[in-house]
Amino acid sequence: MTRVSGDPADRSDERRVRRGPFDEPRHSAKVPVSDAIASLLARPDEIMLEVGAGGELLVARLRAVIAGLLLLLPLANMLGGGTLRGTLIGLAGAVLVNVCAQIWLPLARRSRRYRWLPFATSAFDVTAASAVLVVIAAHDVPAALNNPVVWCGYLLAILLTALRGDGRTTLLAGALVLLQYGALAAFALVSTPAEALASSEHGIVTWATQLQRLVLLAAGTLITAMVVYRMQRLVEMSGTDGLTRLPNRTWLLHRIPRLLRTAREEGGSLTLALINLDHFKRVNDEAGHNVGDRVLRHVVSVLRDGAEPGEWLVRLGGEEFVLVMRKPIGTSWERVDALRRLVAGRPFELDRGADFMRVTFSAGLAGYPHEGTDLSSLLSRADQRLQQAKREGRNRVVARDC
Ligand SMILES: Nc1nc2c(ncn2[C@@H]2O[C@H](COP(=O)(O)OP(=O)(O)OP(=O)(O)O)[C@@H](O)[C@H]2O)c(=O)[nH]1
Repeated sequence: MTRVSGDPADRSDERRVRRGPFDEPRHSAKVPVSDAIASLLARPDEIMLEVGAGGELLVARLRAVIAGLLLLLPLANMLGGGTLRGTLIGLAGAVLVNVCAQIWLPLARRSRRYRWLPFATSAFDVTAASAVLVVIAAHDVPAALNNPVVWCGYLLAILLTALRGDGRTTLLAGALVLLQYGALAAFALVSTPAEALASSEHGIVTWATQLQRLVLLAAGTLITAMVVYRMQRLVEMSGTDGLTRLPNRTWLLHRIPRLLRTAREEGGSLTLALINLDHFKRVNDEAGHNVGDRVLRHVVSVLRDGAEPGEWLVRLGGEEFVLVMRKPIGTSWERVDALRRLVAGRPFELDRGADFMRVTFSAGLAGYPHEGTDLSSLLSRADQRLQQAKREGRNRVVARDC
């Protein structure tokens, strides 16, 4: 790393932000509502999808347990003096819910494979509650519409979507609840004679009480959506480097298996470049740690400018980065070498109008699948080549063993 005289064309790029493949994640504590809505409607990031897949399995197990418990309800109805017809209808419903719960369970074990699964199961949970309500309403409208248990079933269906960590499933479940319950309540209120809307046991069904229930269900949806949003932000932070706002090692560990799997299934190429700044210790020693931090942000900013779609830059730690490219190793070498020239050609401005500091990096490349089939073997091969680049004088990219 050397200091060079000031070049007016080479202004510091630290603050330049470009929307592209190395984009900064949203991190601010103050987030506009439009951003929160956009985030809830977007596909969650890789780590969140993994968390959501675990959540889907948890929901499937919970559903199987709850469905098992539902089998006790017809029994309780019979012991409590209920009619045989009512008991049999309840039993048929409980068996149906159990069968469905058993179908969802094995699918949930491979939920990353079925992208539609969280939406289908969320819709199923809501619709199952509505089906129970319809069956009860066919005999006793107040027992259905003033029933706290089934109404809580709706709330539970909405709350369970939080475990999936995907705002889209929460909004879908909330919208379905409002539609299904709203339609059922409106239909019952319009088509049922006034005397059948009152019951000594369950009270009177009115437009006002039903509207209150709908408002509470909408509030439950909003609160759950906010929980999901906060969860997504926390997970995003855990996968992001605080200094450069780049994805970090945790992000890479979660993302790389999927990238490798896609490359294997589609027969595509994938190359991993291990990038290490040259003589970075000297920057810290000579100009201080704060300047070192600014240099790191400057390099990342330049790399962001040079980024292309299908490339992911990750800060592995210290002054070491990984660039993952969906390209064969030869093309990747050209890309990384172009980035090397870009970084070397844009010196870091120490102080406005003062000296410029030339920053360079060395890199070693490894290609999937010929030189490694997992992150660790690819990183180890790339590191051998990085060390070779350092030995050969730095400021170079090595893609072959000498
Ligand atoms: N300012 C700053 N320095 C860091 C950070 N992380 C690691 N470092 C420093 O990076 C330096 C890395 O030094 P070395 O591993 O000796 O490597 P180098 O000086 O770049 O030498 P070569 O890699 O052989 O070219 C150390 O001084 C670390 O303290 C950081 O987040 N900020």
